[in-house]
Amino acid sequence: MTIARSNGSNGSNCSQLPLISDLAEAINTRPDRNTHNGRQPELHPPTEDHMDLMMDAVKNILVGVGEDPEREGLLKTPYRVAEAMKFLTSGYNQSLEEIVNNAIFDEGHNEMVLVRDINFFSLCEHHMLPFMGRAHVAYIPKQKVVGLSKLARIVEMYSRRLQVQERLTRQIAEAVQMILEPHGVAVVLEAAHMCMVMRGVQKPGSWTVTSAMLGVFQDEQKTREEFFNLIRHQPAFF
Ligand SMILES: Nc1nc2c(ncn2[C@@H]2O[C@H](COP(=O)(O)OP(=O)(O)OP(=O)(O)O)[C@@H](O)[C@H]2O)c(=O)[nH]1
Ligand SMILES: [Zn+2]
Repeated sequence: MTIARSNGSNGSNCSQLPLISDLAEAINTRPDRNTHNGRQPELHPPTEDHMDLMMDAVKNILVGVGEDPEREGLLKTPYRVAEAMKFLTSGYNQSLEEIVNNAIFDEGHNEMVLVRDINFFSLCEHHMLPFMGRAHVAYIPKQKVVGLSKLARIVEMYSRRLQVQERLTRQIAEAVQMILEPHGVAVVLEAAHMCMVMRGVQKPGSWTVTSAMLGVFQDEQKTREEFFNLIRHQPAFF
């Protein structure tokens, strides 16, 4: 059993994983991805044209809320917001292959590996308002393990997109399944949605919990319970 808490450190780059590009391609082109007609969206950094479009949109919003986009305090706001949106959706410009970077090790380890309390920030696709919380990602290896930071990077890549929490949870689980082909994968996300807190139904303090269980975590209640026990309690040393 291995348990780690997220610290965002860099994983080293060791053994090669044959076919990882094929696997990444497969996950990136899954028909259930949030794409038009199941096709992969264009993955490229926003161009200057995109920046202009976003800045114009922000200016229009400022006018729409009754503000004067020409007043001094707001002059740079369209640029700042466009830059912020680029960052908050930067996961569209990453691929699984790039972030895993072949950091897959043949350790012969077959016990559960869990990285818990990976914080994440995402944007709900309905209101483009933040939802944030923490992710717990576990798998039971079939010999191969992945650099621990890569689990956090996978959470990061999929959360920096427009999302719904259920899809984000499933995409993380399927990515781990795809790169390692382990005995099973378990992912739990606990999040607060600003669209439910700051507006709409206005319920501060509400949390949404979603899970995705693959392989033995789905098939074996005992394995599932072990995972839930491990994420339930705060470790004594924190
Ligand atoms: N299932 C799911 N729903 C979400 C998520 N993020 C936001 N929503 C919901 O998306 C729904 C959109 O509902 P609509 O009735 O179309 O929009 P709305 O009038 O703004 O809804 P209210 O938020 O109830 O005011 C709301 O119920 C949100 O709570 C998510 O990650 N998963
Ligand atoms: Zn929302």
